[in-house]
Amino acid sequence: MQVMENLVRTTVGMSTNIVWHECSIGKLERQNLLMQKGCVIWITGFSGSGKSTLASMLNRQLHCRGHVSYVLDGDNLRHGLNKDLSFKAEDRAENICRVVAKLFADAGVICTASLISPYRRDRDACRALVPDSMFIEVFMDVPLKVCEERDPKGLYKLARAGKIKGFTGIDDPYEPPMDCEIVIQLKDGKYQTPKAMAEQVVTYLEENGYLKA
Ligand SMILES: Nc1ncnc2c1ncn2[C@@H]1O[C@H](COP(=O)(O)OS(=O)(=O)O)[C@@H](OP(=O)(O)O)[C@H]1O
Ligand SMILES: Nc1ncnc2c1ncn2[C@@H]1O[C@H](COP(=O)(O)OP(=O)(O)O)[C@@H](O)[C@H]1O
Repeated sequence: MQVMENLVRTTVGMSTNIVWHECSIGKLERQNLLMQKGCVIWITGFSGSGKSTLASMLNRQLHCRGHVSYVLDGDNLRHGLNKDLSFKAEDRAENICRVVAKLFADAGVICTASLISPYRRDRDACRALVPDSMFIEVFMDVPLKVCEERDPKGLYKLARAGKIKGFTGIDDPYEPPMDCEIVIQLKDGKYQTPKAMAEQVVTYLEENGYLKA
C-alpha cells in the first residue's frame, strides 16, 4: 500500500495501483429513500426443491407492497456472467462468490440469490462478505426423493442414467445449513404452497425491520 497526496494506492488480487473512491451518498440515505433495508436473501437447496418458485413469488409479494427487489438465479447467471464455470467443486465456489448480491444489497435492494450452493463453507464465505444481519439464509428443506419425483427438467433422470456426472444429490454432495435464519419445511405434514412459503419470508423481513427505513 502506498500513500501519495492523500490517495491510497493498493493492490487487490491481480489489480495493481487501484484507489478506492467513496460515494457522497451513503447506505443510510439510500435506505431512507427506498424505505427499506437492503439485504441478501440466500435460498439454498437441491435442484427441484422450489428455490426459483419461492424467489419469484417472494419478489412478486414484495413488489406488490411497493418494495424494490431483484432476483439472481443460479441457472440464469450461468447463461451469462458465470457461463465459463462448470459444476466441479471449485467452480461452484467461484459461481457463488461471483454472485453480485452484496452490491444490490448495498444499493438498498432486497436481493434474492437462488442457487443450489451445496457447500457450507461457500455459503459462509458469502455471508462473511456482507455486513452483519444483511444476509438471510433460507434452506429449502425438501427431501431429495421429492425433488427427484418432481424432476421438472428431467435432469435427475439423466443423472441416474449416468448421462450427467456430478449432479447434486446423486453423485455430488449437498451440505444442509446447520443454523440458518429460515427453514422452509412441511406444515401439518403437507408441503406449503408457493404463496405460503413467500409469506413466511415476508413475515421474517417484517418482524426483523427490513421493510422500513
Ligand atoms: N451437475 C449439476 N448439479 C446440479 N445442477 C446442475 C448440474 N448440471 C446442471 N445443473 C443445472 O444448474 C442449476 C444449478 O446451478 P447453480 O448455479 O444454482 O448451482 S451451484 O450453486 O453452483 O451448485 C440447476 O438448476 P435448479 O434446478 O434451478 O437448481 C440445474 O438446472
Ligand atoms: N411449494 C411447492 N409445492 C409444490 N410444488 C412446488 C412447490 N415449489 C415448487 N414446486 C414445483 O417444483 C418444481 C421445481 O421448482 P423450482 O422452483 O424450479 O425448483 P429449483 O429452482 O429449486 O430447481 C417445479 O415444477 C415447481 O412448480
